[in-house]
Amino acid sequence: MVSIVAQNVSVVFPMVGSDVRHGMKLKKQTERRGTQLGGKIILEDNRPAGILALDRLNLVAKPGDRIGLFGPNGSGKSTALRVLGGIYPPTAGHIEVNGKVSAMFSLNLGVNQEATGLENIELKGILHGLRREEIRELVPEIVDFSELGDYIHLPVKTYSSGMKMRLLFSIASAFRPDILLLDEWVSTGDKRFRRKVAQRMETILDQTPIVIVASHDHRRISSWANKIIQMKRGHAQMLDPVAFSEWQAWKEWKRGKKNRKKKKALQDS
Ligand SMILES: Nc1ncnc2c1ncn2[C@@H]1O[C@H](COP(=O)(O)OP(=O)(O)OP(=O)(O)O)[C@@H](O)[C@H]1O
Repeated sequence: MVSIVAQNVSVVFPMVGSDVRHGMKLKKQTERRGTQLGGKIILEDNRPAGILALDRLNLVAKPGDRIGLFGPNGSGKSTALRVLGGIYPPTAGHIEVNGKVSAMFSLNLGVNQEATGLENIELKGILHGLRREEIRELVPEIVDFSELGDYIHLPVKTYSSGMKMRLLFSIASAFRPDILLLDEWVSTGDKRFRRKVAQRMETILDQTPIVIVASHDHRRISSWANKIIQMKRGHAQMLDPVAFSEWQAWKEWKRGKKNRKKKKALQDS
């Protein structure tokens, strides 16, 4: 059965060389401002030695799970996705993955700028663990979806950034994974292409057994996810989706109330 199980998974980014010098300044600022952003800074002999980006993540994902990772900047969402996708090794803990994983972010990874669009399709396919015949079968669909026409035969370095994203999205979305990891909802290209992307993403989100999305968009997370993980300073907490929606609605109402009060005070003055 398709699944991901993470047990006490932590990720520490060590600070070395000049990082440590800059880290000293950062620590002083952090203390002064009392900010709660980012993973905990690990100190050794009062010197910053690393950042605890992910702190003992426990997760069990099964088919049908739609998991939303939510939290402020630096809370560990991207790190969690990258460690689950095998991009970062865990510093501690254990991850067991059953199924083909597609991390639909860092799409530039593994792209050869000198190679043509077609050659990059093959390169990416190999990186995804597909056989050459499987890749060849997907080529027409990828080329057609990208609408790159004759540019598919030119080196990728000649593409505009939008053209490159068209190619990379067309490739990434053609490989049908068992487990899909997304860092924010994908949207790329010009207006017409964005509509195509949205339609394709809807199908993929429907058909993929396990999907994990990190996002700041609490409304979308509320309406889509059946499991919600709130990240805070590297620490993950499972939230009840109904309680999450109510909490977000209350926060919005409070923000609205504050704004209305400000507006009234301005009108009265
Ligand atoms: N390559 C890196 N080297 C050192 N520290 C890193 C690195 N990547 C992330 N961090 C640190 O790890 C912590 C978690 O970062 P991460 O990118 O996972 O957060 P995030 O929740 O995805 O943030 P955002 O919403 O801003 O994208 C932060 O404190 C960040 O400073």
